[in-house]
Amino acid sequence: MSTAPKKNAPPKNAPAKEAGSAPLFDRVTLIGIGLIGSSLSHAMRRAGLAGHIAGHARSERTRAKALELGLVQSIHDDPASAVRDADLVIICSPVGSYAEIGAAIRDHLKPGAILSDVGSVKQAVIRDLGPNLPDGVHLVPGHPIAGTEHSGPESGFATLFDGRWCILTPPPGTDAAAVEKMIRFWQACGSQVEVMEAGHHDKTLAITSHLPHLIAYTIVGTVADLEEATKSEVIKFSASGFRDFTRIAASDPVMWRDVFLNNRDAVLEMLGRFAEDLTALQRAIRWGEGDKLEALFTRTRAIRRGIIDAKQA
Ligand SMILES: NC(=O)C1=CN([C@@H]2O[C@H](COP(=O)(O)OP(=O)(O)OC[C@H]3O[C@@H](n4cnc5c(N)ncnc54)[C@H](O)[C@@H]3O)[C@@H](O)[C@H]2O)C=CC1
Ligand SMILES: O=C(O)C(=O)Cc1ccc(O)cc1
Repeated sequence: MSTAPKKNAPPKNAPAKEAGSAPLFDRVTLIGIGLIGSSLSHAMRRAGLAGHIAGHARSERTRAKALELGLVQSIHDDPASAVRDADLVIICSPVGSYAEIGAAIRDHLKPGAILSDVGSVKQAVIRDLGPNLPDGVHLVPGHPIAGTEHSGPESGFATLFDGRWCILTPPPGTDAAAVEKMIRFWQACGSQVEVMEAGHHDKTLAITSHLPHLIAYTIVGTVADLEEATKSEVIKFSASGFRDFTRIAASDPVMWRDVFLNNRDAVLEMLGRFAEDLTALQRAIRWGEGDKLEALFTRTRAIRRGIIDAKQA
C-alpha cells in the first residue's frame, strides 16, 4: 500500500473552515492556468476560499480545459474582463509576461483589490507591476516554494502547497491588512508563510533554487552533446543522481528563461562563487588532494542531514 500523502487530503496545518462561514474572498481571478494556477484553484476549492474563481488563459485549449476540469467558474480570453470585480487577482504566468499583463489589467482593477502573483523572482515583479497601480489597489507579491517539472492545467493538484513555504514580499508601506489577508490565504492553502524583502528573496532563491536548475540544465545539456554511442550508454546506465538532474532539467523552458533574465545580478553573483569553488575542486582532483575532497564532502553531508532533521522536527 502506498504511504504517499493523498493529493486531495486536507492540509495538516491549515485552519479548518467552519461550516457555513464566508469565503475569504468573494471573487478571485487567476491569470494563467498552468501548474501553479490550477494547483491554486484546487487548494482554494478544498479550503472554500473563494466565492467565485474566474480565469484568464490565452489559448482556447487551456480555456476549455480549465472549464472542463472545474478549475474556474468563468473563463475570459481577455485579462481586463477577467479581473473586473475581483477582490484578489493572482498572476500565475512566467514573470516575463507580467509587464504586459500589468498594463492590460491595471485600469480595470477594483478599488481595494489585492494584486498578487506566484513568480519565482520578486524584485522584477515589483518593478513591472508596482508603477501606475490605481490608488487603493494593494500589491502583495508571493512565491510558493513548491512545484514540479510539469506544466499546464492538468498538472495541478490540491496538496502541492501543503507543508511548503510561501514567501510574501510586499513593498515597504503596503497595507498591513492586505498582507495579513494573504498570509491567511496561503495558510489555508496549506503553506507556512514568511514575509521578506524582495531583494533578500532574490538573493536567497538564486542559490537555493535558480543555480541548482542552471546546473541541471547544464549537465543534461553536456550529456546531450556527447557522441551518440556514449550518450545512449549514459542514459542506459544512468544512476539516480543523473536521473534527478534530468527531472529538474525537464522544467518549463519559458518559465526558467524568464527567471534567469529577471534575477540576473543575483544569479551571476552565485554563479561566480560556484565557478570558483568548482575550479578549486578541479585543482584538488588534479593534484590528488584527497583531504580537501573529503573535508568538503563531510561538510556537505552534514548540511543534508541538517535539512532532513529540520524537516522532521
Ligand atoms: N513550476 C514550478 O515549479 C513553480 C513555478 N512558479 C512560478 O509560477 C509561475 C507559473 O509557472 P507554472 O504554473 O509552472 O507554468 P505553466 O507553464 O504550467 O503555466 C503558465 C501559464 O501561463 C500562460 N501564460 C504565458 N504568458 C501569458 C500571458 N501573457 N498572459 C496569460 N497567460 C500567460 C501559459 O500559456 C501557461 O498556460 C511562474 O512565474 C513561475 O516562476 C513558482 C513556484 C514553482
Ligand atoms: O520541482 C522542483 O524540484 C522545484 O524546485 C520546484 C520549484 C520551481 C521553481 C520555484 O520557484 C519553486 C519550486
